[in-house]
Amino acid sequence: MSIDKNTNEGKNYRNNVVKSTSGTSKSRINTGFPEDISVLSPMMKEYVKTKEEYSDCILFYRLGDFYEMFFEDALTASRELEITLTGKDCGLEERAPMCGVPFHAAETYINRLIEKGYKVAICEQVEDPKKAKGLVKREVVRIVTPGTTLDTMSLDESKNNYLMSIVSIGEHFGCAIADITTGDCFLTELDKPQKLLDEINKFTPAEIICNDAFLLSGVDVADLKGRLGICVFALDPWYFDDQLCQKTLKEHFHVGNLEGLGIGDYDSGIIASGALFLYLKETQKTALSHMASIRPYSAEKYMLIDSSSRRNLELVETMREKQKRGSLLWVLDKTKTAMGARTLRSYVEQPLIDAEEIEKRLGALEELNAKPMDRDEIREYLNPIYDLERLISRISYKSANPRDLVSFASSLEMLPYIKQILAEFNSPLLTQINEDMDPLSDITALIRNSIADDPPLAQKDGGIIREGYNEDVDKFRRSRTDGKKWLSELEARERDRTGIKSLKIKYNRVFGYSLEVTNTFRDLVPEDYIRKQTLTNAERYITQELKDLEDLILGAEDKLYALEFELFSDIRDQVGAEVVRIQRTAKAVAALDVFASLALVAQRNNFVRPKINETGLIDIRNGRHPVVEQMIENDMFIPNDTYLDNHKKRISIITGPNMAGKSTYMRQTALIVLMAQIGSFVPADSANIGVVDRIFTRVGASDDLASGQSTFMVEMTEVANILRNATSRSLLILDEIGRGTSTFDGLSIAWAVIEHISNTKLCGAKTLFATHYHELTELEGKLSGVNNYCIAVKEKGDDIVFLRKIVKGGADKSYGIQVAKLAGVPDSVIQRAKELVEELSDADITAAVKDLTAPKKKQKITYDQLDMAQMSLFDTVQDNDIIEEIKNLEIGNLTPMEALNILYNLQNKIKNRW
Ligand SMILES: Nc1ncnc2c1ncn2[C@@H]1O[C@H](COP(=O)(O)OP(=O)(O)OP(=O)(O)O)[C@@H](O)[C@H]1O
Repeated sequence: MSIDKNTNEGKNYRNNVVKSTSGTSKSRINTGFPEDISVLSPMMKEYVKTKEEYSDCILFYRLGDFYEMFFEDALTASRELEITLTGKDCGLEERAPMCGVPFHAAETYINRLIEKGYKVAICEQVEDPKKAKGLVKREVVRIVTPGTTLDTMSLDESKNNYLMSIVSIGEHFGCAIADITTGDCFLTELDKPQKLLDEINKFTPAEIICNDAFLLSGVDVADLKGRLGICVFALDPWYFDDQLCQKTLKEHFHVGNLEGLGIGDYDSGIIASGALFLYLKETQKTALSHMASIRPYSAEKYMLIDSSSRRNLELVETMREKQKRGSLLWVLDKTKTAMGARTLRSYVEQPLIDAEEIEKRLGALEELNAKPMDRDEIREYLNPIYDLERLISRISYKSANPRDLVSFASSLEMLPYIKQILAEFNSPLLTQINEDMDPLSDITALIRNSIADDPPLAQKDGGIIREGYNEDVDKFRRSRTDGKKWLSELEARERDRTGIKSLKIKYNRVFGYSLEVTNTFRDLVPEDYIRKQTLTNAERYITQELKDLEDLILGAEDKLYALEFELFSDIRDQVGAEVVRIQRTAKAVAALDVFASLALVAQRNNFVRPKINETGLIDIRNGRHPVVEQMIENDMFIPNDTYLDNHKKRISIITGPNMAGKSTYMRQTALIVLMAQIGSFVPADSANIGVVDRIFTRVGASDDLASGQSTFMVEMTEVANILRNATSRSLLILDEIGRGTSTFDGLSIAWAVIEHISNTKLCGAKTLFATHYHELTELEGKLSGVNNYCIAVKEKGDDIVFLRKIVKGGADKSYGIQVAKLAGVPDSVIQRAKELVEELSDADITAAVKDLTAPKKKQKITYDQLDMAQMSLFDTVQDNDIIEEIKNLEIGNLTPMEALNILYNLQNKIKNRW
């Protein structure tokens, strides 16, 4: 299903709620309904009415042990799910198309449909109070969409399943994000499409609901679907009505005003949140009591990592295989609980920028590693703890079964032990965790006293309630067991009376209890036996006495099961009422799990606690790549130093042959900085890390053929984004900028980029720049802050040996042909390449380099052109501050490259103001 179709259907979503339903006959045609529904059977009439109300959903219509789909839905479902299509006689001459899925397997089928972008409305049988007892009607009990699925089988427990609501108002975006499986909910506001995109990339929601304006805001919606698999539904405008949104939030959170929730200042954020809750109420049809709080969230509190850098650094999954193994998270995640895994993932995706907060996390790790026995004991107690967050959500949804409650209690029973150990810890975060961790002993006691130790899975099968909890339950149970005794007494008596040795009392769901007589003894059957059922080898009978006994026994059983279910529901509601305490405790457990995991990983891998500074110094001694070192056997990873500061060592130009380890080295630096800001120890002998506000990377070729962009276009788009957004507090990792085009253009672009970055007025970010353009080493000494490094190799005859060690100075050769030889390129080709390299003079390149650094007056034409560019910029601009900047630009005093850079930046600035 395409985005357009989704969004168009989304617009009509539940249009009957607010709009007039003038489209009734249209929707009949759309869904393949007959024009005249009066000819339909009563059940089909009921179906058609429901379908009209939920016209944008596939309707799963409960009939007995199946969910059935009809008409257009049946055609879609049979096509998408590859299930058999049959026909249903519904009072028409023609049969209506129909298909169905078994009730017990429905979750899987629903999930497959929503993965493809459909919404599914689940229509269940419910008792109709207006009709006679036992008669049912059907109603839609829930709508399932990608962001609202509760399917435990398909959801990744180590990842949040977010629903994101976006409202685009003028230049601004209001944004609310919720995970209904955990109750997590927060809101924010953003002022640029790029910032919004960064947040979408960070949280990768399963579903976005939005207003129409968002679709026109410049965000590439098709790309969100194609690249990130996000379903986007545009909702009717009424969802975003300011007053309605405020009212919805006040009602949901039971507050008189929104200031009380701490979100009063967020105008568009409130609208996005209001729309989100309206949507949830429409689809979930439950009180959502587990969504007990909403918090403001500020992207500025975290390190900004754009989407391509997230991919390049392989933070939570690898670039190619899209799997966790091989990512940073894979190294760091030794958590014991699902909550801990989700929290760690969010830490990795959102490194901190507040030095004090980072130190607090590092302090917690340090203390845990100072007491390794306690740390490991804590991890033992964490091990059996279930996903409390998702359990409490299921309790609120009333979908938790008796076994879930027992698991819940056994999880809570671990808490006092953990608290006891934590009481001995002093670091601020661990103390805080201990305070937040409520042992919840009252809830454990409630569950343990009421629910049996090993209750059945099905809630209506009895055996849920513990002996001694409720007098009536015990009484019904006794009469049931006594009843069994009465039955066997009756059986023995009848055997004696009739002389039928094989006589047995049997039970069957339809016919109840009966006396079974095999055909051999049929002649001995007495007159007072009434025949009930004929089997192949036997007959079944009933007597008045057996009938009376059956009424007594089955009556007790029915009453017992009903009472047990009632009591269980009540206990589940009592647990659900404690949602706030439980969620706070779950958060504390998750954080503790993360710290214990990070501490253990640090100890096992010889990581060290980094020093954190705010002066901008990055000084890493013997740093290692956290992931590559795991992949290389026998501790063969060669460590390297990194030194960057805000003064003379801002930009490192790194040369060296292919395969030498340039990319590994640069990524390792970025990852060490990032790990430190997560609050993790780092793979190095020592590290002093100046907090960075953003990490940008441009690494390797990441073709984006799907979006129709060439490799070079993707590269330049990323470079443009980096240059526009990097600050003097950022860290840039630039790998072979310009290699995707001709040598001249590539070298010139790389050169200009370094000039731009080294200019502290324009950028000034700390940068690692790997390149095969040896000409760039000319820049050392000419541009402030630029230093050359290379990765050492040793020549051994015709071959090279990689030393993997970074040393001061530039490499003089590229050794491309030697690396090609190593890779197994045929000897004849290697030989020919050697000849060619000798023949090809690199004079052109050298001349070009000379041109770029040549005295300015020799380039008169260029200066004329630059003057014209300055004038034309001046003519287009309206902002006074930019006018001043253009006026003050003394082009004659700059190199052409510098002048071009400044004009380019001014042009961008003007564009951004538009
Ligand atoms: N410090 C190191 N110690 C041990 N092995 C290393 C080290 N650095 C890199 N390697 C190994 O060398 C391989 C090549 O490294 P890398 O991709 O970083 O080289 P490169 O110089 O960027 O190459 P190219 O210029 O072709 O992109 C890595 O896959 C890794 O296995």
